[in-house]
Amino acid sequence: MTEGRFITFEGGEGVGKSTQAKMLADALAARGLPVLETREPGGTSGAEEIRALLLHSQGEWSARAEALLFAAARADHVEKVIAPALDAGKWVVCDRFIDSSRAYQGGGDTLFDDAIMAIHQIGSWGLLPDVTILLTANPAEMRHRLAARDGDGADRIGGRPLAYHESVAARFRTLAASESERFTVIDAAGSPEDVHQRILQSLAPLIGEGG
Ligand SMILES: Nc1ncnc2c1ncn2[C@@H]1O[C@H](COP(=O)(O)OP(=O)(O)OP(=O)(O)O)[C@@H](O)[C@H]1O
Ligand SMILES: Cc1cn([C@H]2C[C@H](O)[C@@H](COP(=O)(O)O)O2)c(=O)[nH]c1=O
Repeated sequence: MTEGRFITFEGGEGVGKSTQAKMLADALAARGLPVLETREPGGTSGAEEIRALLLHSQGEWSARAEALLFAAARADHVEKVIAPALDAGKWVVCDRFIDSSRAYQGGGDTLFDDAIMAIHQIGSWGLLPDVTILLTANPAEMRHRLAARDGDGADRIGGRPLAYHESVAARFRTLAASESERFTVIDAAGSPEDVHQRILQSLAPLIGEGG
């Protein structure tokens, strides 16, 4: 059996995570690797139900309660989908994972990051990706992309003020700097193919293509 690999995409709204996750999954499959492409929140029927609640209901939760809901969705996803796929030797490509909880629900203070990681330990055995690709772009510029994609239909979290999304972007950068052995920071500017080539280049050692 081949050894499974876990690759996650992170970043703010509209930076191209879904586009790039699909392009990477296709590129890995084209190399004959067994690939599972999935997303968070979601990936199981139960987690998709929690996604609908979190993103499309009128509910209001404290940051901690919101973090627990995301963690519950993740626990189901990890136990039923991600861990079995890794055990079976698959390359799991996931659009968002634990670092989204740290960046979005995390208040930026160490204690709360510790709390999110403690919840993750209980819910998902503290599973961390082998590689996390952080796509970076200016949140204000991304609003134009999202307006073209979604019109006025932003979800409950995507529709938060620009200042919130700027602080999320800053938290992602802080996480990437402090865990640089796991994170690869990729500039999301340029065409989807340009960004894809940057990602493939950064993953060349993992894929076994030198680089
Ligand atoms: N490099 C790119 N240049 C221009 N447009 C892009 C690029 N990558 C993706 N897009 C377009 O921008 C929009 C957002 O892309 P995508 O859905 O992949 O982003 P995302 O980060 O997954 O978004 P979200 O945070 O909402 O999940 C889509 O309409 C997509 O077709
Ligand atoms: C996993 C996760 C996600 N979020 C937020 C980030 C986005 O606003 C939505 C997901 O929507 P997308 O179109 O699939 O990117 O949920 C979060 O706040 N915390 C998390 O852990």
